[in-house]
Amino acid sequence: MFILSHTPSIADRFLTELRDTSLQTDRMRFRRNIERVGEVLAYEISKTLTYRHETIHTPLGPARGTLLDQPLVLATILRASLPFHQGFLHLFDQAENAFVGAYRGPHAQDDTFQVEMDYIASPSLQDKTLILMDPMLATGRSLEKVYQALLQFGTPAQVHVAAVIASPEGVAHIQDRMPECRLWLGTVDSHLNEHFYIVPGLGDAGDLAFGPKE
Ligand SMILES: O=P(O)(O)OC[C@H]1O[C@H](OP(=O)(O)OP(=O)(O)O)[C@H](O)[C@@H]1O
Ligand SMILES: O=c1cc[nH]c(=O)[nH]1
Ligand SMILES: [Mg+2]
Repeated sequence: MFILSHTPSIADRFLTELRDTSLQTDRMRFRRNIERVGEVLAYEISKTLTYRHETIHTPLGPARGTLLDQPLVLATILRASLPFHQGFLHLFDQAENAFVGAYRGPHAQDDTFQVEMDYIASPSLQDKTLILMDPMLATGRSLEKVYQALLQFGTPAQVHVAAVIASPEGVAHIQDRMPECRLWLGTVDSHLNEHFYIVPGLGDAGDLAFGPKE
């Protein structure tokens, strides 16, 4: 498991701004900071991928070029993950993409919730490297449900799961239910509250990025 905040860097400022209520009213800044954490995590993941060398030609002669040698699929969970996805696309600009519409439904009386899923579009995942992302890893149920649904498109060779803020409960859930996945996190917070929100977290990432939904 990789945790970005374990090494002090400028990315800590992005995380700080994301949490700060005095800055959260600026939706553009909120989305851009999610995107920036995506860019940094994409770079960290890129260090683990496979590259091939090819001779290319500069105006002054041949040079050794280095190219990504792994087919990538970036998979994202609507809505909150759209800016995170964009950050990954800035680095992995030739990747294929999958989108899944999923959201946490209303709380039942026993205070559980169902993850509703109503849209899925994906290329084949067979033997590819799947990077599944969602900025908030709270209970982990959304990511697990989406991952299980994506497997109908084939068995990936490698799976990376990325999140901006995770809870310890969410991390444990993914490690238990999706042990083949490697986790890439901005940071891990204290706990989940009674509504399954991450504390201190940042609030509702989808609403902060795009406004409230009915
Ligand atoms: O780990 P979990 O407990 O499943 O919670 C995390 C999910 O909750 C948020 O989405 P939400 O349901 O708020 O939808 P939204 O993106 O439309 O706001 C978030 O983006 C994750 O998808
Ligand atoms: O803390 C949380 C949990 C789920 N979804 C969010 O946007 N925030
Ligand atoms: Mg939301």
